[in-house]
Amino acid sequence: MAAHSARPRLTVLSGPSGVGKSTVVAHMRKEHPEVWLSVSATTRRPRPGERDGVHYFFADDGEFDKLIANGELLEWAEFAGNRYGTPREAVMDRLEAGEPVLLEIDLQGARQIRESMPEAQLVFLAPPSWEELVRRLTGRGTEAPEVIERRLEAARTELAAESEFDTTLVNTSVEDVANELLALMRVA
Ligand SMILES: Nc1ncnc2c1ncn2[C@@H]1O[C@H](COP(=O)(O)OP(=O)(O)OP(=O)(O)O)[C@@H](O)[C@H]1O
Ligand SMILES: Nc1nc2c(ncn2[C@@H]2O[C@H](COP(=O)(O)O)[C@@H](O)[C@H]2O)c(=O)[nH]1
Repeated sequence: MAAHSARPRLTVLSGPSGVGKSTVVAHMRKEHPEVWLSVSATTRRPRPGERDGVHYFFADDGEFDKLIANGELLEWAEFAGNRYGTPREAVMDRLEAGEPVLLEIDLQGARQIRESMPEAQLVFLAPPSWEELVRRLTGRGTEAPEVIERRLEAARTELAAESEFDTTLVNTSVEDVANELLALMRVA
């Protein structure tokens, strides 16, 4: 991790599906739009309201294969039946400009970033309880029951890997966690 006094250049936010990563990041960026969040590529179908190039770059399998083959992804992973990856160039451009960069990615991606960019700061977002995680994921209403099952199965693995991260934040209050994340990124 970066030295304590320096601003971490790259921050990775991970945690089980439904814990509230996107909610926390959206809250944080409302107050601090200068925080740059990488837009991932994915083979997942858009949810209602999701826009290409804003929430994700939506790709079919062939397009995603090409991104991998051309080395255009900094990391990528298969998660609950879909592939997700971080476009390399945009992240590198921001880092070269000295701007803080935030990635919101799964455990497999966080592990790849740990390998390739050991100076990155890895933050784990944890739920207040397993029951609350299930409630949030189910209550979001965006996934079919079998997809929720796959995501909860992945969540058990992700929760067991918490100790691999530099810091854990428990998402009880969105506002508190957003402020804690800003402080970790040394933006606020
Ligand atoms: N602190 C909180 N208290 C109560 N509900 C919350 C809190 N944070 C997020 N939620 C709710 O939990 C649900 C899941 O949140 P969100 O979509 O942000 O999770 P996520 O971690 O980004 O999920 P995924 O990894 O699947 O994209 C949403 O309905 C959101 O409104
Ligand atoms: N390894 C990566 N994981 C990513 C990336 N972008 C998002 N994600 C993670 O996927 C799951 C599911 O996301 P959802 O939008 O379908 O709910 C979640 O944990 C995301 O953080 C990425 O580029 N690489």
